[in-house]
Amino acid sequence: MTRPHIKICGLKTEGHIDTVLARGCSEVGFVHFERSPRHLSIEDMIRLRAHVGGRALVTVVTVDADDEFLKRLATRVRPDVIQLHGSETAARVAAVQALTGATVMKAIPVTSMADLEEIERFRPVADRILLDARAPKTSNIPGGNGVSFDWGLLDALESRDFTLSGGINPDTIEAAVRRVAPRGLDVSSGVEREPGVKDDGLIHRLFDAFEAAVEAGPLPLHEEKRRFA
Ligand SMILES: O=C(O)c1ccccc1NCC(=O)[C@H](O)[C@H](O)COP(=O)(O)O
Repeated sequence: MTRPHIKICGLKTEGHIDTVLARGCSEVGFVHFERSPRHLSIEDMIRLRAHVGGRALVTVVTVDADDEFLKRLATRVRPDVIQLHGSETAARVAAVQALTGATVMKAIPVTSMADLEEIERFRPVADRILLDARAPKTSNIPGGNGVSFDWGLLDALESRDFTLSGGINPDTIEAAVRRVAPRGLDVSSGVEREPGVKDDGLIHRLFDAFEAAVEAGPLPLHEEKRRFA
């Protein structure tokens, strides 16, 4: 089993950035979406990006952003990765890549097998694919909702070349690592004490559970069925 890399998303403070990096996080995510409790301005992101200082990849999450904003983001914040978390088409993904020169990660909301067909649509144009739970109808933000989808659906995929997100927390990360075994894991509200407020204790619990799961290795099939059916 390859050790998945971890992205902690929705970080807003230097202190929490230092905590996750000290625990081996290799990608930090900043959210630019005004309705989100994790929203950061361009100025905030410039400051925090400087604080990261090359210790991890910096990803900025956007939702159906326009060209003018994306150009400003690329020149001023210079993120390594731009995450497209709206209803961007494959053509739009290619256009964002050409416009910004950044690595582009497309988020695909998953509820059913049919949604997994979207992977084939985006794979040729997106540098990375993130599979996330679809936002509940009661939520006004498309991500960071702390809900999972049925990870059993992913058994049908041949490739593990995706980042898994949605509802990963200190209690669910074992199944994410040992049952799904994706290339990357993305966590946001699972390490928050309230929406938009990260918690050092939860961050440590998450990484402790992650290390234990990696150490334990993949689950034998009979055990997998018994524990995570
Ligand atoms: O986190 C947000 O507030 C957010 C707002 C708008 C679009 C996307 C957003 N988050 C995207 C992420 O990459 C989250 O990490 C992902 O949805 C998982 O969230 P969670 O279930 O809370 O771990």
